Amino acid sequence: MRVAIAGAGGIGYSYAAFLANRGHSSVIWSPSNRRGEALAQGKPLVAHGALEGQFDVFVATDPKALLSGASVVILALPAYGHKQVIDRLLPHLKSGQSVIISAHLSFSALYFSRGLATRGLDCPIIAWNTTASTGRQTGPSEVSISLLRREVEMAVIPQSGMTAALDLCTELFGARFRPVETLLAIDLGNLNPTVHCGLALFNLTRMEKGETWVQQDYMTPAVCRFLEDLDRERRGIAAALGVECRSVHQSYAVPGKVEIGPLAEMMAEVVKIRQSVNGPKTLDTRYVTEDVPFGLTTMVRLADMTGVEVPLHKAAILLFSSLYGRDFTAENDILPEISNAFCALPSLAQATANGWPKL
Ligand SMILES: NC(=O)C1=CN([C@@H]2O[C@H](COP(=O)(O)OP(=O)(O)OC[C@H]3O[C@@H](n4cnc5c(N)ncnc54)[C@H](OP(=O)(O)O)[C@@H]3O)[C@@H](O)[C@H]2O)C=CC1
Ligand SMILES: CC(C)(CO)C(=O)C(=O)O
Repeated sequence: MRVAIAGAGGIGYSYAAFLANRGHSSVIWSPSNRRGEALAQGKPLVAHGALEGQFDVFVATDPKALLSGASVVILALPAYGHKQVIDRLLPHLKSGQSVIISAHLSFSALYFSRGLATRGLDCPIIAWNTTASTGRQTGPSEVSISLLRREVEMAVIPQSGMTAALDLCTELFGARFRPVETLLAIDLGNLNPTVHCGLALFNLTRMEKGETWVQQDYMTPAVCRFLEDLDRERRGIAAALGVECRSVHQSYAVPGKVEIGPLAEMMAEVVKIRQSVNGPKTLDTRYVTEDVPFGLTTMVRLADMTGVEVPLHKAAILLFSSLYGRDFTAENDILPEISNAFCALPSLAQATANGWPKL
């Protein structure tokens, strides 16, 4: 299958390798055209780590070329680029092409759905709570893949498209997908904002000074206690919305290897079986610039709608805004665009199930 990948970073490269390894052909697009040049010149993409090999990848220089002939387009870039990239893709999409957002955050699927409705297009939008693999771009034509995930949660709008969406994801990336009922569960089930909030907040000066640090080593007992408290708030929102969502503990559990227990004890086992990942070496990291405005801020929006108290989420946004000298709540450019869906819980439930109403 021909797969278009919007985003040429750690995940874009890692998916191009993953898909090629499974016999699909992928075409990648760097929105600024700053990346992918070596691949466009014919160099193979070299993958190391959980997947090893050299793979051919096509490179598109604009969204029209990216989407031409593709059955599916995957958004593989941080949420702060979603609005811009969705706006650039929309004019070139055709009904029947599927969209996958990985990882989904801040209801960008609803923003996409609003754009499709305006154009009168029917494209299923599949949202994943995380990524099928984890990776870092290590060179112009190199990617280091630390993990192929065992399980990824997925939802689709409209919900009626689940069987076809599950078949598509499985054909592309193998049997690793767990359907959940609604997009709400996907948004609440993205654990990056929770985990990265603790990691970035308590290692901020390491990042600021450009130190090299293995992030798993800094999931210390104190940081883990903070993460457990933050996670309790997230699950409180989910419970108020009647949405099932896994705890941070469940997300790190590995049958027979990492049993559910206090998070700090689990992390001590996780480091033994997972390839280590370095934490950010700069303040300019998506752990903050994506996860605070698009992750924590969205949680607070849902908490306010449901009347759930989330003091740690609110405090974290304030702390990061002060530390960075900018107002992170104002940086989310998706929620203001889809505010109609957030006027009441029934309209949010309706939009997340069926998509944006066509005019
Ligand atoms: N990497 C990982 O292991 C994991 C990643 N994720 C999530 O997956 C998503 C992708 O992550 P990853 O690939 O690592 O991120 P990267 O930072 O490596 O993504 C870089 C890509 O995003 C594009 N981009 C950045 N800013 C903008 C913008 N403002 N407008 C348009 N495009 C932009 C870049 O464009 P250009 O090419 O023009 O520079 C580049 O193509 C994120 O949401 C992340 O949180 C989740 C779990 C694990
Ligand atoms: C490294 C990892 C898997 C955990 O922080 C990640 O989620 C990311 O890079 O966003």
